Amino acid sequence: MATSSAPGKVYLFGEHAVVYGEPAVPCAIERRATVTVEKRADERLRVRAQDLSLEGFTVEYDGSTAGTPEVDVTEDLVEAAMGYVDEAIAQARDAADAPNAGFDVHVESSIPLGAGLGSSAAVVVATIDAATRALGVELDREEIADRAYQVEHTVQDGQASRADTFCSTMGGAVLVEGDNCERIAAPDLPFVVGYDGGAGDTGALVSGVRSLRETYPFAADTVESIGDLVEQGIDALEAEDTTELGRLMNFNHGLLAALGVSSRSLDAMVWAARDAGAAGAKLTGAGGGGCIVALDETDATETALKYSPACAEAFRAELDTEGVCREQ
Ligand SMILES: Nc1ncnc2c1ncn2[C@@H]1O[C@H](COP(=O)(O)OP(=O)(O)OP(=O)(O)O)[C@@H](O)[C@H]1O
Ligand SMILES: C[C@@](O)(CCO)CC(=O)[O-]
Ligand SMILES: [Mg+2]
Repeated sequence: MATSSAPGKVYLFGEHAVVYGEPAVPCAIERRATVTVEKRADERLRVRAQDLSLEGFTVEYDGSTAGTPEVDVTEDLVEAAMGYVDEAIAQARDAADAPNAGFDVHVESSIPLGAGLGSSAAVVVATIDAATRALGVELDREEIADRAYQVEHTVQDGQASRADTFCSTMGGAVLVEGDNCERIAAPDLPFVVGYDGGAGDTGALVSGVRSLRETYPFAADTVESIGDLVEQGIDALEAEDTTELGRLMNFNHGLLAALGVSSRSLDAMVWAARDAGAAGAKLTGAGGGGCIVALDETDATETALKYSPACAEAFRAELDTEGVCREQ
């Protein structure tokens, strides 16, 4: 049996534009998915995922009947929910050269789903690490990150960057530009997250930006402008200049809104944070609904968000510096 955990993330800068090769800076946060994997004597895969919004369920099936899990919700829902775990297990079987290995998988997570905090990447990274170790193989972090990216790329129909999976594997602040990913030095930033209780459809939002970019020159320019702003953000990060970082986050949110990926509740939370004195605030991740991230050393933003009707949950998020962890 092996247990691994991996963190979620916020984007300080650069989501969406990163899909077109512009630089982005995701930062791992101390909210984790923890996955326990036990090898089975047979070839079946049994997944217990208690924190899914489908009220938690258990699926059990073998590879040959993957389309017919034994559950009482519709197949579509299960497939959508289980795609990441399924593909992560396929990567682990491949890495350990054990194509028929069966597993009991138990997923626990404190990262809200589909909300821009990288829950899918955290689950995938932790599952690959735990499942390979359950088969007696220890992968290095580069391989975990690469295999986790392959999973997101497959499940999201080719629409994924390496950002979430690399960041979840390595921890810390990360600079992603195309296929190049590296950890960068960052001060301990005072992140505050506001969550509207909803979710966005990452695939649909990425497709929306893609078609906007192909149809309207302003949208292509906006994507490039996000890239320029990220370059300035990297300088501000090096200078540990929180005021400038906040200003650039505000610009980044405006540009994301121009690309159509904000929402009424995301905008309302961003303004609640700014009004409370945050250095800056922006949506994080794919948008459409889910989370914003703000910078504030004081408690004012968290308190203001908690009183904002648009916000279901607000919390302080510490920068995670560990990345994937072997718990057992
Ligand atoms: N606790 C969990 N148990 C099992 N699967 C999970 C869990 N958390 C997330 N997932 C998988 O990840 C999917 C959500 O991933 P999605 O990429 O849409 O959002 P996200 O990763 O939370 O946000 P973003 O990619 O915008 O940062 C879920 O539908 C499910 O398949
Ligand atoms: C919208 C996007 O840039 C971030 C989602 O967390 C998509 C991706 O990078 O895969
Ligand atoms: Mg995701």
